[in-house]
Amino acid sequence: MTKVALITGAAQGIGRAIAQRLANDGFSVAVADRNLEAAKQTAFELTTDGKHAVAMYIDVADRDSVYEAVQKTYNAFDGFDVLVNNAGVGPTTPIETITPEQFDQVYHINVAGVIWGIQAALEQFRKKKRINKQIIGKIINATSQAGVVGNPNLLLYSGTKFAVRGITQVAARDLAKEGITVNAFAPGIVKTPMMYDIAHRVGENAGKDDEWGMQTFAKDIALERLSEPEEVAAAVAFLASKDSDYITGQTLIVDGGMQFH
Ligand SMILES: NC(=O)C1=CN([C@@H]2O[C@H](COP(=O)(O)OP(=O)(O)OC[C@H]3O[C@@H](n4cnc5c(N)ncnc54)[C@H](O)[C@@H]3O)[C@@H](O)[C@H]2O)C=CC1
Ligand SMILES: CC(=O)C(C)=O
Repeated sequence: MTKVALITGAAQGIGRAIAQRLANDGFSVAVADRNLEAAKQTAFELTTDGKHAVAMYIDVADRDSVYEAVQKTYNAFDGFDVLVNNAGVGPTTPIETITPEQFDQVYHINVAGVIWGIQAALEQFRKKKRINKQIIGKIINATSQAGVVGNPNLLLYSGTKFAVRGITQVAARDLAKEGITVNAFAPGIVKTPMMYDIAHRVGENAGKDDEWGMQTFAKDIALERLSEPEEVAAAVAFLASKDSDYITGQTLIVDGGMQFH
């Protein structure tokens, strides 16, 4: 039977590449984003290409919205197998500038959004019949190389991405006995709107241009180049596939050799 995956933050960047890759691998995909118009465009391109895709609104910071999107995905494709908790925000936050409002916003999206996703997916997975020790569901969370080693200027963001790795390990331990794997992927410096935005802000503070900002982040990459979103999507496709059935609680670092753990 065709497998079903929901990808959050799939209107652009890494999420969009994941939706495209999983659709190419034969999944029916729900392209979920708070930017519904852009999500519709991604889904439209996939369906025009003969793939199974639907677009839907989601705000991952809102628990009800996450449950609704997961249920909608099940209703659309009559199944639910993989959740990719990809949506995230990445503000630069010099320590003295952080406000309670900004803390709430970033933690609600990057951390609470992952927890609501795990809860909502679990509700669907538990409806499935499990034979022997078969894997019946997979949850894949977006962390970052900045969630492996603290990055300058990214106090709030790095903190949330460390939290995602912790949540991934705990959920993996708690849910293994039910046949659910929970893993994370940790991209490096990927050419997406988020990364260009961060590079712009870093460059601006230093009186330099966006390209200088990107290269500043890129200088510690062993493979000496920035990442394409498709390279991250390839790792997520592995974590979503049967080939990774015996892997849980892990963070797959896809950063061209920035952090070695
Ligand atoms: N671009 C990079 O270099 C890296 C990105 N990452 C992580 O990968 C994930 C994807 O990042 P990018 O594609 O670069 O970001 P992006 O900013 O280009 O795209 C993020 C998408 O998430 C959506 N989104 C944001 N908040 C949302 C919410 N509350 N509910 C639903 N959708 C929401 C946005 O509308 C957007 O479509 C993020 O979790 C990010 O932290 C991790 C390491 C590096
Ligand atoms: C945005 C991000 O995750 C970085 C710089 O690693």
